[in-house]
Amino acid sequence: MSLLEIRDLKVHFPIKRGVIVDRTVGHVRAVDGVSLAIEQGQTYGLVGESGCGKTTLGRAVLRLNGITEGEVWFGGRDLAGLDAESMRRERANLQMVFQDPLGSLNPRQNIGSILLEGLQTHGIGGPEGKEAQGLSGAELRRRTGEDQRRRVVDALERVGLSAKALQRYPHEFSGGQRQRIGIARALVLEPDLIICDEPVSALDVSIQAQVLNLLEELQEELGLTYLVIAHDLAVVRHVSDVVGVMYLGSLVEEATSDELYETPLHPYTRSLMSAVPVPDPTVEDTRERILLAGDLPSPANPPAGCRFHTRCPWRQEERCDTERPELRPLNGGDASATHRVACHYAEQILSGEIQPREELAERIVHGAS
Ligand SMILES: Nc1ncnc2c1ncn2[C@@H]1O[C@H](COP(=O)(O)OP(=O)(O)OP(=O)(O)O)[C@@H](O)[C@H]1O
Repeated sequence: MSLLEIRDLKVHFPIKRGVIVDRTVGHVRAVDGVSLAIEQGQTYGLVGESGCGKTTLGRAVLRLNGITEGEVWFGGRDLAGLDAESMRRERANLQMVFQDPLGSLNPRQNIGSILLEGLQTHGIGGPEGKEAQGLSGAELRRRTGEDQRRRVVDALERVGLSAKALQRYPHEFSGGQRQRIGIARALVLEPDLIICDEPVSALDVSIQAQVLNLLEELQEELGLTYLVIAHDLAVVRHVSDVVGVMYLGSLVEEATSDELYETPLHPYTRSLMSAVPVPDPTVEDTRERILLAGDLPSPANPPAGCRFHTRCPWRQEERCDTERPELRPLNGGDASATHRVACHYAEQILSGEIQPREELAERIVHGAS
């Protein structure tokens, strides 16, 4: 069963202009109709270049952004419909790990108080129910404090740190250790889902693998579910069961990690793949190179038809310029299909309707002109 299911999510930010009175003159369509599901205990990797709406989608799940339209089903409830107080309570189950560990940890708080904060806000820890009855206020506070400290030390140990970190401050740690503290801050609340927004992009390459391995170990031990947001396909491949590729506010392709890396179908996915450096410099790189024409269009004024048509080496005039392709499952729409793509041309090739034209194949190899 899916732990998280997003249905046709839209997040549009108003663009305001005006000297005395603000007028809304348009909208940035940061997320514009995304549907995806994440199974319990799995990792969903969301990739795409900067500005395609990945962070906005993650923040919308936590309701840190307003939701313009759509549903966010989590553990049987639509988060989009919750009032602020119910959402605040739900947030202990949905945590976020941020890209910049230093920027997201208050420099004036020691690690103990940073980790305790969430427990105190959510009133987690200490005796409950019958056990709490009959205890004096002072005893209840003492036992709660003890239990919360135990939870904090437990979370630190899980990420490879110890109680010695409690009295220290964020600047006393290395980047990798600070990201471990960011992960411990999420873990201490025992969430079901953690949204990791660019969890390693601020770290040295040598440290990145350690943090990614830690996330995987924690998933195995605790049965966590992750949404990992990253612009780097190598990072996403390393950790994800399913990968979704986002372009200008929409998903253009989704598949299991193996399927996507072995048979990328959307030209945008293929261009991202062709930009991933080959790890071994002594191995000749014979992959196709897809260089995209033009810049990423503005999400305030996205192109009509297929959002990608202005940069697409496979563009078929008329259809691609006017008709927006849906994200459709392969295998003739078999509901169990795990590979979905939103591309008229890829669909036609797959259905045998058209043969890839040589000239287009040529343009795929050498880049769109
Ligand atoms: N609060 C906001 N108000 C207006 N526009 C916003 C706001 N937040 C994000 N945007 C815009 O929405 C679009 C998507 O931004 P978002 O940060 O979600 O992309 P991203 O793929 O996560 O990129 P990055 O990797 O650079 O964070 C961008 O054009 C951005 O400028």
